[in-house]
Amino acid sequence: MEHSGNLQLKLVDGDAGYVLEDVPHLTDYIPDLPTYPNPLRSNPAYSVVKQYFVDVDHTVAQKVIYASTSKFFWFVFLSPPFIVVHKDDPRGTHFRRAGPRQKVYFESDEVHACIVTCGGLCPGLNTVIREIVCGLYHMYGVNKILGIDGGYRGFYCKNTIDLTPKVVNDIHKRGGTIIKTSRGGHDTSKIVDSIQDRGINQVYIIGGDGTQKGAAVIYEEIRHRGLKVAVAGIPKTIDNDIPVIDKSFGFDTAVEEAQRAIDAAHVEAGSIENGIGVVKLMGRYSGFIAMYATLGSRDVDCCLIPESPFYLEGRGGLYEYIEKRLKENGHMVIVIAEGAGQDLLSESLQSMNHQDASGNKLLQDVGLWISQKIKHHFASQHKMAINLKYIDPTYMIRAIPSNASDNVYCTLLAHSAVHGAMAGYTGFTVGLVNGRHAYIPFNRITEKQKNVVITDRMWARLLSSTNQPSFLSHKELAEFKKEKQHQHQLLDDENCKDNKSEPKT
Ligand SMILES: Nc1ncnc2c1ncn2[C@@H]1O[C@H](COP(=O)(O)OP(=O)(O)O)[C@@H](O)[C@H]1O
Ligand SMILES: O=P(O)(O)OC[C@H]1O[C@](O)(COP(=O)(O)O)[C@@H](O)[C@@H]1O
Ligand SMILES: [Mg+2]
Repeated sequence: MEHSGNLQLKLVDGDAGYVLEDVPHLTDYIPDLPTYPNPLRSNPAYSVVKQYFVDVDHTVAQKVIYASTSKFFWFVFLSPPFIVVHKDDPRGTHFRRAGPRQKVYFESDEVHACIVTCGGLCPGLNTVIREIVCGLYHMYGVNKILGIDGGYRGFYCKNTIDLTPKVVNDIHKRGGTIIKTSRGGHDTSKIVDSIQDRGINQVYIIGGDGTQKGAAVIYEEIRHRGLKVAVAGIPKTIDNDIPVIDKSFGFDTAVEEAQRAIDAAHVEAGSIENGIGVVKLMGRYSGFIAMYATLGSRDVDCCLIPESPFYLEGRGGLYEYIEKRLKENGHMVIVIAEGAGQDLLSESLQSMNHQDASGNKLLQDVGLWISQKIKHHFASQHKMAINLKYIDPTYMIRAIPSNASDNVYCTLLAHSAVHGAMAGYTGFTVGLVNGRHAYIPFNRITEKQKNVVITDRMWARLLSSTNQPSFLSHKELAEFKKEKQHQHQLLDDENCKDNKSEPKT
């Protein structure tokens, strides 16, 4: 086993291609820290669990290996624990397995934790907050937990909120975040000054790619100052565009809630002659919500996402398909992700290039734009009178509480973060990898973005369920596949592309 010298990347190489992309530990820069037995050892709820504590050498494989020999095939697919392997197993990239350790690096009454939420809303934020508080309190006896009010800037310009199990008791039933959120306002030194001045030694940071980039620089500054402070990230994105992890919390809830908008569009469209229902769903750069909501509904005739370019006019274009569908069926439903067709919009509208406080590009409203284009096309062509209704449920979807399965997922993420920080790990984010919870270095989840791959089976399923045109010629498809193969070789990552966004403050 060899450790890489790079501080950013803590790589451990094993035999035959095994690589552990490890996360930092407080002892990397503060040697000789005392350890304590994990209080869970004497917790009646957990003490009976066989193998409750995670072995220090357990890691989670990033990829399931597909093998062709039948013996190996059955071994892989019929024994799920295979995904959790020992460090001597020679199978590609691995992450440290999440969970409680026998030894912890904090005494219960020594811990002073804080929680912050940043970026846009997502169902499940309150559940994660609740479960960090309850996990710390009930599993580790911690009772000093602060909520940072209003995102990163709350560290240095707002009062804090005391969080106890009583305060957070029923917050999982509410949407939003009880400690509020914001965009922009990341000032690393002011944030770390505040952490130091308040005597905080565990920082739980819930947010998307921007937030996790912010968490990475906070960790670096804390390390630079030599502080015994664990920094743990919990990735949040309703768009499901964070790489490495199987799925982000709130995504299932969003897909489920999107059905209500699609149902309404279908009812409206189906109740009038040549009715068209257009629904805009979230997805700045990734069309996962639109794709899954379409597959879940079966009432959608066309799904447009950022990853799949489309065109309006001429043979094989959207207008032709709409006309065909209305003639066949009398009505239709179109789902469009907010980032779809932005190239067409900037061609026809003056490009605005505005940004939000975090530096994210503000997109123009593609739903409104496409609705107007369709209306105008059919009116000007005198082809047929259409009745189009446009629904934008974005904030209604984001603001709801998480559903039951997301609640369970949020709980496990929160508890993984708590176990990791108590065990002295820092500079990590938690996530489900191949169905197992793992600790992932920040850079792994911020450097790329997860996208729908339109040459994969899932998009093919969608095309076959809607029967919409692919909007691609055979030549373009072949080029897409070639490009995909090239990326695959370069990145060794199924459906990610480089995250080119610049640092934002
Ligand atoms: N590169 C970065 N470095 C430091 N902080 C960042 C960076 N990008 C974004 N942030 C901060 O993270 C927070 C949330 O970012 P934002 O992009 O709005 O949402 P999300 O985390 O959901 O992507 C903001 O306070 C923003 O200032
Ligand atoms: O109006 P707001 O609050 O800026 O949020 C809009 C954006 O938030 C999102 O829902 C999620 O964005 P983040 O993950 O960056 O917070 C996007 O899909 C959407 O474009
Ligand atoms: Mg973001």
